[in-house]
Amino acid sequence: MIKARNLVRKFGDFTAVNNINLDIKPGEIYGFLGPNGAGKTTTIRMLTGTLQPSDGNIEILGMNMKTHEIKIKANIGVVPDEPKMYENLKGSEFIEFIMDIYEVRKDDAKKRLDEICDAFEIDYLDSFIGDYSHGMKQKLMVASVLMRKPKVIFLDEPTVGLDAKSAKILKMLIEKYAHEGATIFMTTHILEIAEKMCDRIGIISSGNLIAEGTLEELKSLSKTGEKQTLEDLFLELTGAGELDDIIKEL
Ligand SMILES: Nc1ncnc2c1ncn2[C@@H]1O[C@H](COP(=O)(O)OP(=O)(O)OP(=O)(O)O)[C@@H](O)[C@H]1O
Repeated sequence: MIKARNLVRKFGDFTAVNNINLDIKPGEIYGFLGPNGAGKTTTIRMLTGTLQPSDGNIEILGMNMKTHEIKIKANIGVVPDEPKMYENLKGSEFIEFIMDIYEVRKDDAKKRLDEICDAFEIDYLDSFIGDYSHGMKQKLMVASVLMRKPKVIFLDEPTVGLDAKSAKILKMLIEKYAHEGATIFMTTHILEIAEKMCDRIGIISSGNLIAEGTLEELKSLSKTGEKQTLEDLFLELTGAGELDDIIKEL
Protein backbone atom coordinates (compact mmCIF):
# COMPACT_ATOMS: atom_id res chain seq x y z
CA MET A 1 0.00 0.00 0.00
CA ILE A 2 2.78 2.41 0.96
CA LYS A 3 6.13 1.58 -0.56
CA ALA A 4 9.26 3.72 -0.64
CA ARG A 5 12.57 2.75 -2.15
CA ASN A 6 15.83 4.59 -1.45
CA LEU A 7 13.97 7.79 -0.68
CA VAL A 8 16.24 10.83 -0.41
CA ARG A 9 15.53 14.51 0.11
CA LYS A 10 18.27 17.08 0.17
CA PHE A 11 17.95 20.81 0.88
CA GLY A 12 21.13 22.21 -0.68
CA ASP A 13 24.01 20.23 0.83
CA PHE A 14 21.91 19.08 3.78
CA THR A 15 20.32 15.61 3.60
CA ALA A 16 17.00 15.69 5.49
CA VAL A 17 15.96 12.15 4.47
CA ASN A 18 18.64 9.64 3.68
CA ASN A 19 17.85 6.53 1.66
CA ILE A 20 14.69 5.38 3.41
CA ASN A 21 12.81 2.19 2.51
CA LEU A 22 9.24 1.55 3.65
CA ASP A 23 6.75 -1.28 3.13
CA ILE A 24 3.44 -0.72 4.87
CA LYS A 25 0.62 -3.22 4.40
CA PRO A 26 -3.17 -2.71 4.11
CA GLY A 27 -4.86 -2.35 7.48
CA GLU A 28 -1.58 -1.57 9.22
CA ILE A 29 -1.11 1.35 11.62
CA TYR A 30 2.50 2.48 11.18
CA GLY A 31 3.98 4.92 13.68
CA PHE A 32 6.81 7.14 12.51
CA LEU A 33 8.85 8.43 15.43
CA GLY A 34 11.86 10.66 15.65
CA PRO A 35 13.33 13.65 17.47
CA ASN A 36 12.69 17.23 16.30
CA GLY A 37 14.13 17.81 12.85
CA ALA A 38 14.65 14.08 12.19
CA GLY A 39 12.86 14.14 8.82
CA LYS A 40 9.31 12.96 9.66
CA THR A 41 7.38 15.80 7.99
CA THR A 42 9.76 15.80 5.02
CA THR A 43 9.06 12.08 4.56
CA ILE A 44 5.28 12.51 4.85
CA ARG A 45 5.37 15.39 2.37
CA MET A 46 7.19 13.22 -0.17
CA LEU A 47 4.83 10.27 0.40
CA THR A 48 1.80 12.52 -0.12
CA GLY A 49 3.16 14.22 -3.22
CA THR A 50 3.65 17.73 -1.84
CA LEU A 51 7.46 17.60 -1.92
CA GLN A 52 9.57 16.22 -4.73
CA PRO A 53 12.14 13.62 -3.59
CA SER A 54 15.76 14.25 -4.60
CA ASP A 55 16.01 10.54 -5.37
CA GLY A 56 14.13 7.27 -4.95
CA ASN A 57 10.73 5.82 -5.72
CA ILE A 58 7.33 6.00 -4.07
CA GLU A 59 4.41 3.67 -4.70
CA ILE A 60 1.04 4.24 -3.06
CA LEU A 61 -1.89 1.87 -3.68
CA GLY A 62 0.25 0.21 -6.34
CA MET A 63 0.69 3.47 -8.27
CA ASN A 64 3.98 5.23 -8.89
CA MET A 65 4.14 8.81 -7.61
CA LYS A 66 6.12 9.93 -10.65
CA THR A 67 3.45 8.82 -13.12
CA HIS A 68 0.19 8.83 -11.08
CA GLU A 69 0.56 11.77 -8.68
CA ILE A 70 -2.96 13.17 -9.22
CA LYS A 71 -4.63 9.77 -8.95
CA ILE A 72 -2.71 9.01 -5.75
CA LYS A 73 -3.70 12.37 -4.26
CA ALA A 74 -7.35 11.71 -5.10
CA ASN A 75 -7.24 8.40 -3.22
CA ILE A 76 -5.37 9.26 -0.04
CA GLY A 77 -6.24 11.34 2.98
CA VAL A 78 -3.79 13.74 4.62
CA VAL A 79 -4.06 15.41 8.00
CA PRO A 80 -1.08 17.82 8.12
CA ASP A 81 0.52 19.04 11.35
CA GLU A 82 -0.79 22.58 10.73
CA PRO A 83 -4.32 22.45 9.35
CA LYS A 84 -4.37 25.06 6.58
CA MET A 85 -7.96 25.82 5.66
CA TYR A 86 -9.93 28.57 3.97
CA GLU A 87 -10.57 30.91 6.88
CA ASN A 88 -13.42 32.75 5.15
CA LEU A 89 -15.48 29.60 4.58
CA LYS A 90 -17.90 28.18 7.09
CA GLY A 91 -17.18 24.61 8.21
CA SER A 92 -20.18 23.33 6.26
CA GLU A 93 -18.95 25.12 3.09
CA PHE A 94 -15.48 23.61 3.51
CA ILE A 95 -17.05 20.14 3.78
CA GLU A 96 -19.12 20.73 0.62
CA PHE A 97 -15.98 21.96 -1.15
CA ILE A 98 -14.04 18.81 -0.17
CA MET A 99 -16.94 16.59 -1.28
CA ASP A 100 -17.02 18.35 -4.66
CA ILE A 101 -13.30 18.27 -5.42
CA TYR A 102 -12.93 14.63 -4.36
CA GLU A 103 -16.20 13.71 -6.12
CA VAL A 104 -17.30 11.56 -3.19
CA ARG A 105 -20.74 9.92 -2.97
CA LYS A 106 -22.44 12.56 -0.88
CA ASP A 107 -24.99 10.28 0.84
CA ASP A 108 -22.31 7.96 2.21
CA ALA A 109 -19.93 10.78 3.09
CA LYS A 110 -22.65 12.79 4.88
CA LYS A 111 -23.62 9.75 6.94
CA ARG A 112 -20.00 9.22 8.00
CA LEU A 113 -19.55 12.97 8.60
CA ASP A 114 -22.57 13.03 10.94
CA GLU A 115 -21.14 10.10 12.92
CA ILE A 116 -17.71 11.73 13.17
CA CYS A 117 -19.21 15.12 14.12
CA ASP A 118 -21.27 13.43 16.85
CA ALA A 119 -18.22 11.61 18.21
CA PHE A 120 -16.00 14.70 18.03
CA GLU A 121 -18.71 17.08 19.26
CA ILE A 122 -18.34 19.21 16.12
CA ASP A 123 -21.35 21.52 16.43
CA TYR A 124 -19.76 24.56 14.84
CA LEU A 125 -20.09 23.90 11.10
CA ASP A 126 -22.21 27.06 10.69
CA SER A 127 -19.37 29.29 11.95
CA PHE A 128 -16.45 30.67 9.94
CA ILE A 129 -13.24 28.63 10.05
CA GLY A 130 -11.31 31.84 10.81
CA ASP A 131 -13.03 31.86 14.21
CA TYR A 132 -12.04 28.27 15.08
CA SER A 133 -9.33 27.33 17.58
CA HIS A 134 -6.44 25.10 16.41
CA GLY A 135 -8.13 22.03 17.92
CA MET A 136 -11.48 22.85 16.26
CA LYS A 137 -9.73 23.15 12.87
CA GLN A 138 -7.85 19.91 13.49
CA LYS A 139 -11.07 18.03 14.23
CA LEU A 140 -12.77 19.44 11.12
CA MET A 141 -9.73 18.47 9.03
CA VAL A 142 -9.84 14.91 10.41
CA ALA A 143 -13.61 14.73 9.75
CA SER A 144 -13.16 16.00 6.16
CA VAL A 145 -10.58 13.26 5.53
CA LEU A 146 -12.32 10.36 7.27
CA MET A 147 -15.73 11.08 5.69
CA ARG A 148 -14.14 10.23 2.30
CA LYS A 149 -12.94 6.89 3.67
CA PRO A 150 -9.62 6.92 1.80
CA LYS A 151 -7.71 3.65 1.67
CA VAL A 152 -4.49 5.29 2.84
CA ILE A 153 -4.40 7.97 5.52
CA PHE A 154 -1.38 10.05 6.53
CA LEU A 155 -1.49 11.93 9.81
CA ASP A 156 1.27 14.28 10.94
CA GLU A 157 1.14 14.71 14.73
CA PRO A 158 -2.64 14.26 14.72
CA THR A 159 -3.27 14.67 18.45
CA VAL A 160 -1.36 17.94 18.87
CA GLY A 161 -3.83 20.65 19.92
CA LEU A 162 -6.58 18.20 20.80
CA ASP A 163 -7.98 17.89 24.32
CA ALA A 164 -7.74 14.51 26.05
CA LYS A 165 -11.26 13.40 25.06
CA SER A 166 -10.85 14.44 21.41
CA ALA A 167 -7.44 12.73 21.25
CA LYS A 168 -8.98 9.53 22.62
CA ILE A 169 -11.83 9.71 20.07
CA LEU A 170 -9.34 10.30 17.26
CA LYS A 171 -7.35 7.23 18.35
CA MET A 172 -10.56 5.15 18.35
CA LEU A 173 -11.53 6.45 14.89
CA ILE A 174 -8.07 5.66 13.48
CA GLU A 175 -8.24 2.13 14.89
CA LYS A 176 -11.75 1.65 13.46
CA TYR A 177 -10.67 2.75 9.97
CA ALA A 178 -7.56 0.56 10.09
CA HIS A 179 -9.73 -2.35 11.19
CA GLU A 180 -11.87 -1.72 8.12
CA GLY A 181 -8.77 -2.01 5.92
CA ALA A 182 -7.31 1.52 5.72
CA THR A 183 -3.54 1.85 5.90
CA ILE A 184 -2.45 4.45 8.45
CA PHE A 185 0.89 6.28 8.45
CA MET A 186 1.19 8.48 11.49
CA THR A 187 3.96 10.60 12.96
CA THR A 188 3.88 11.24 16.66
CA HIS A 189 6.06 12.50 19.48
CA ILE A 190 3.84 10.78 21.99
CA LEU A 191 5.46 7.42 22.60
CA GLU A 192 2.44 6.13 24.48
CA ILE A 193 0.34 6.55 21.32
CA ALA A 194 2.87 4.60 19.26
CA GLU A 195 3.10 1.96 21.98
CA LYS A 196 -0.66 1.47 22.31
CA MET A 197 -1.88 1.97 18.75
CA CYS A 198 0.75 1.10 16.19
CA ASP A 199 1.25 -2.35 14.67
CA ARG A 200 4.75 -1.36 13.62
CA ILE A 201 6.99 1.55 14.44
CA GLY A 202 9.79 3.15 12.45
CA ILE A 203 12.33 5.37 14.20
CA ILE A 204 14.02 8.06 12.14
CA SER A 205 17.02 10.01 13.36
CA SER A 206 19.00 12.58 11.35
CA GLY A 207 17.22 11.43 8.20
CA ASN A 208 18.05 7.72 8.67
CA LEU A 209 15.55 4.99 9.49
CA ILE A 210 17.53 3.53 12.38
CA ALA A 211 15.04 0.92 13.62
CA GLU A 212 11.77 -0.61 12.52
CA GLY A 213 9.48 -3.35 13.76
CA THR A 214 6.75 -4.29 16.20
CA LEU A 215 7.08 -3.01 19.74
CA GLU A 216 8.46 -6.38 20.84
CA GLU A 217 10.97 -6.45 17.97
CA LEU A 218 12.13 -2.94 18.84
CA LYS A 219 12.49 -3.78 22.52
CA SER A 220 14.72 -6.72 21.62
CA LEU A 221 17.12 -4.24 19.98
CA SER A 222 17.99 -2.67 23.30
CA LYS A 223 21.69 -3.15 24.03
CA THR A 224 21.25 -3.17 27.78
CA GLY A 225 18.51 -5.79 27.71
CA GLU A 226 16.94 -4.33 30.85
CA LYS A 227 15.41 -1.35 29.12
CA GLN A 228 11.79 -2.18 28.61
CA THR A 229 9.83 0.88 27.58
CA LEU A 230 9.64 2.39 24.13
CA GLU A 231 10.70 5.68 25.69
CA ASP A 232 13.96 4.18 27.01
CA LEU A 233 14.63 2.50 23.69
CA PHE A 234 13.81 5.67 21.74
CA LEU A 235 16.23 7.69 23.89
CA GLU A 236 18.88 4.99 23.57
CA LEU A 237 18.58 4.71 19.78
CA THR A 238 18.39 8.43 19.11
CA GLY A 239 21.46 9.12 21.24
CA ALA A 240 19.68 10.89 24.09
CA GLY A 241 20.40 8.13 26.61
CA GLU A 242 22.85 10.19 28.60
CA LEU A 243 20.16 12.71 29.58
CA ASP A 244 20.23 11.61 33.21
CA ASP A 245 23.91 12.58 33.43
CA ILE A 246 23.26 15.95 31.82
CA ILE A 247 20.42 16.71 34.23
CA LYS A 248 22.56 15.66 37.20
CA GLU A 249 25.28 18.09 36.11
CA LEU A 250 22.88 21.06 35.98
N1 LIG B 1 12.14 23.61 2.99
C1 LIG B 1 13.23 23.34 3.71
N2 LIG B 1 14.40 23.95 3.46
C2 LIG B 1 15.50 23.68 4.20
N3 LIG B 1 15.54 22.77 5.18
C3 LIG B 1 14.40 22.11 5.46
C4 LIG B 1 13.18 22.37 4.77
N4 LIG B 1 12.22 21.55 5.26
C5 LIG B 1 12.80 20.84 6.24
N5 LIG B 1 14.10 21.18 6.36
C6 LIG B 1 15.06 20.61 7.31
O1 LIG B 1 15.00 19.20 7.23
C7 LIG B 1 15.14 18.62 8.53
C8 LIG B 1 13.96 17.71 8.78
O2 LIG B 1 12.80 18.51 8.97
P1 LIG B 1 11.38 17.87 9.25
O3 LIG B 1 10.39 18.99 9.29
O4 LIG B 1 11.15 16.77 8.30
O5 LIG B 1 11.59 17.26 10.70
P2 LIG B 1 10.55 16.57 11.69
O6 LIG B 1 11.11 15.24 12.02
O7 LIG B 1 9.19 16.63 11.12
O8 LIG B 1 10.67 17.53 12.95
P3 LIG B 1 9.62 17.98 14.08
O9 LIG B 1 9.42 16.79 14.95
O10 LIG B 1 10.37 19.06 14.79
O11 LIG B 1 8.38 18.46 13.41
C9 LIG B 1 15.28 19.78 9.50
O12 LIG B 1 16.65 19.99 9.77
C10 LIG B 1 14.69 20.96 8.74
O13 LIG B 1 15.31 22.17 9.13
